[in-house]
Amino acid sequence: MSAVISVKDVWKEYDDKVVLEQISLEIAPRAFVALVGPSGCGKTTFLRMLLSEEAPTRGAITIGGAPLPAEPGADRGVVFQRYSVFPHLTVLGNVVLGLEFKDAPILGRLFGAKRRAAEDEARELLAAVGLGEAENKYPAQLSGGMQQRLALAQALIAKPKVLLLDEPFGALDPGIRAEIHTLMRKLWHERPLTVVMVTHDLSEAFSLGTRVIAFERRRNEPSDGGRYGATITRDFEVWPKRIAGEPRPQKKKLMPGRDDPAPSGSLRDDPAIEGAAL
Ligand SMILES: Nc1ncnc2c1ncn2[C@@H]1O[C@H](COP(=O)(O)OP(=O)(O)OP(=O)(O)O)[C@@H](O)[C@H]1O
Repeated sequence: MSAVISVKDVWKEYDDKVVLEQISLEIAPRAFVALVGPSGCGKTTFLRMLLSEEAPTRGAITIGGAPLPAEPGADRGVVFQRYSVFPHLTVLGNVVLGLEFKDAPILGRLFGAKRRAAEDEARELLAAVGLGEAENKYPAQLSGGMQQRLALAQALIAKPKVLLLDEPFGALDPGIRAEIHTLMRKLWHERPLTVVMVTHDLSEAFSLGTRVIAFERRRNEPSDGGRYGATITRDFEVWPKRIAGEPRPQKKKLMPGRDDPAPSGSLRDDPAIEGAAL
């Protein structure tokens, strides 16, 4: 199956500072890619390139075989750790807005029957994310977990092919985070979505991701003066699980010779992938 997202030898530099170098990556349809790495290694920058908020300095990114559009669009939804939703709009208004951006990009408003249809669709999605009772509330009246449920609904209403998540659950308490993980898994199972999620949490990465990718700098000395960017140093297939009796696939070691600590954290709690090859 051809990749949804194809990244070919991408570099990103700001002035003379190299942030990312030689990033090549093929992401299969329906993959849930978790992107991990030390703070400042360029994870968000990479996500912003997938969103078309930043352009690569060198290299090419294609989506569905075509060059990435120059502007963010309805084909790619995004949720950030905070501030993904509009505080002055109700819960329902925030989700309808996702459709308005898609269907009325110039006016940014839908009217009459189209608006009513958009509201019905938004209500259905709000029910699916557990916010069926909250449509008239404003974001400030919601807990952090509810706000992120709303942000997911807002991102998903336009039926994006690709969902980009930048530490979407990083600010939530552990209990709330576990609940929203369950929701995230459900949303991803039910929709034809390819997900790329940046996270600091390895256990979250291996619990949700079908594939976990690590970015790291090859060299990171102050004296290097920003001449080395981060690149992909680990690429773990978490799922589909290995079929009993088949040889364990080799881990892709992109930087042989380095220390290679096993990742901590549990695998997805889906029994179907118990025993996934790490
Ligand atoms: N617009 C910009 N101009 C100059 N430098 C930038 C710009 N955006 C990001 N950077 C630099 O790129 C580097 C990578 O930043 P980025 O936010 O992508 O890292 P990150 O891995 O997401 O970090 P964190 O995990 O802390 O969120 C940082 O050194 C940052 O200062």
